[in-house]
Amino acid sequence: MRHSASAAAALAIAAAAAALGVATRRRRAREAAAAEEEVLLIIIKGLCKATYYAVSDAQGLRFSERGLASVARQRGLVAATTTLARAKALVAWLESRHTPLETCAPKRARLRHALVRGALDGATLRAKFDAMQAAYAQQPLDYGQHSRYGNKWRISCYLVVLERWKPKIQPHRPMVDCMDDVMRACVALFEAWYAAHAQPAKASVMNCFVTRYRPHADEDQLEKHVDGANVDGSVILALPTDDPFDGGALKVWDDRPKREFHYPDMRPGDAILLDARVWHQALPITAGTRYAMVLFLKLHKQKQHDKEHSV
Ligand SMILES: O=C(O)CCC(=O)C(=O)O
Ligand SMILES: [Fe+2]
Repeated sequence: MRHSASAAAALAIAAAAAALGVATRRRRAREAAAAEEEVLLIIIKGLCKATYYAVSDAQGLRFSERGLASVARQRGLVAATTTLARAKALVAWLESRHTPLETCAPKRARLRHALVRGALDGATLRAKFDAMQAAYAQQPLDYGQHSRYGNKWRISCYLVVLERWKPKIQPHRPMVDCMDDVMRACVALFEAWYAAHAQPAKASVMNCFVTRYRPHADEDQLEKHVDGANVDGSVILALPTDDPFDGGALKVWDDRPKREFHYPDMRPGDAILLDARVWHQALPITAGTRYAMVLFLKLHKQKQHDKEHSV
């Protein structure tokens, strides 16, 4: 009797634990979906203001489910039935049509880059600025004279280094401590964009660094380049400065036929997302100091990633 009572109690505990496990998994899935929706809304805001107003709630911070459902219906995106699925379908639809003038005019080719305004909170980045500046150390690197950076690159400070550069660079611990959360937010942003723009994939960081441009020879710009044959995607995040700069626009070559896109007015928290091998350039600054965080990403397509991580 005592035995079966304790067995029943054990079963009840196991059932409660399992229910708790299911509840925790559900809560995590809901939180992950909410975080992804938040990023998708920011991307929609960058792609088309009119659509953003139609699909966001009164505060402009979340989707209005009714607004989103109605816009999705108008656009013929009827296969998607959840907020997240509708949001992804809408980003893909807008990307297939958007022009840099935000006119939402029909477009044939899908762009392979995106500017996401306010991707990260500018005020949070500004609050980190002093710590980031104190953490910054020049880590000179010889990439070889034929590389995009040449053999005189000495204006970056590294958070992640996978490539076997010589001399070997180690991540600079103070910069990692200060900016790791910003780097992770950039990864999440890229994954959300890529899922909407191409396919779901997990991204891992191959290299990540903060670059400080100053108006001197070899420190003021980065010439036209692609980020490397094995880089699947990149993020360039505009950071604050205490020394406002002139110049430093980002130029991207994209579309078919090729067009030049000019981004002269990036504010802290704005990000450019690049698909693999999209040509781009950081134009020279002529005064002040410009900081940017750059990530080179490896993508693990969802199926492959699930396989790798299943036990
Ligand atoms: O700093 C920038 O704006 C661009 C940087 C970049 O493209 C790179 O470091 O590969
Ligand atoms: Fe680059």
